[in-house]
Amino acid sequence: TRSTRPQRMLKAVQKNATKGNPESVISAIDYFCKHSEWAMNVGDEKGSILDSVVTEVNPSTVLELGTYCGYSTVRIARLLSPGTKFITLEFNPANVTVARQIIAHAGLQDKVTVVEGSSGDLIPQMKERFGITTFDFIFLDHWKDRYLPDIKLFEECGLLRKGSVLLADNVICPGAPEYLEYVRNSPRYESRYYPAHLEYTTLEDGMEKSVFLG
Ligand SMILES: O=C(NCCCOCn1ccc2cnccc21)c1cc(-c2ccc(F)cc2)cc(O)c1O
Ligand SMILES: [Mg+2]
Repeated sequence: TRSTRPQRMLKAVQKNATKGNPESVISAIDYFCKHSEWAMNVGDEKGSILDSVVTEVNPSTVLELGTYCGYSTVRIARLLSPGTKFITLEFNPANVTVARQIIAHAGLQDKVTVVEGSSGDLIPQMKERFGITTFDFIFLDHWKDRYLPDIKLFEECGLLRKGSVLLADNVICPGAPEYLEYVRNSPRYESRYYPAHLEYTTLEDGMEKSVFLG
């Protein structure tokens, strides 16, 4: 039967990227998406914004919602200090399989735990299952209509501390209007918008960085 796009992306990484070299994995995926098939990785332009925020925060605990094929997972993991706890959630088991292989090709498999499941189920389990008290950095890149309920879940579960940073992808395209309205109007967050473009296109998109004020 016909292969899937994530499987074809994995093949491109295995063919064109050097094992143990995260930069070459990132480049191979971006090349595949620009010249072969578009895919919903955060991409190089928004990826640079992600890099700069991760570097600035230098987090000890990280959560990514939306692994997909592991592109942003590799971008984040390559910047983390040794001993950082990094968890990434993916809903689609086929994507989990591909992502684990792409992360392994980059040599970053010991830096991150890929967990299959939905945010609504797994966020309340973070403390007991993964020994997390609070997250220093959270990257939201999953179902756009889950951004708002999940940030409220983080608050309810006591998973944010003064200074926790949330970075949300796609706040323009596909869009997360209710989430934007919440973080921009809540006195409990300091929010900033980073304009960019939808990965591998000229369409408008952007990322929202929100700092929890406690
Ligand atoms: O839809 C997108 N991402 C989400 C995937 C499913 O995520 C499901 N999922 C992953 C963990 C997880 C945990 N809990 C629940 C659901 C959970 C997404 C979509 C586009 C896009 C933009 C324009 C288009 F014309 C078409 C698509 C771009 C992006 O950058 C995206 O990130
Ligand atoms: Mg995205």
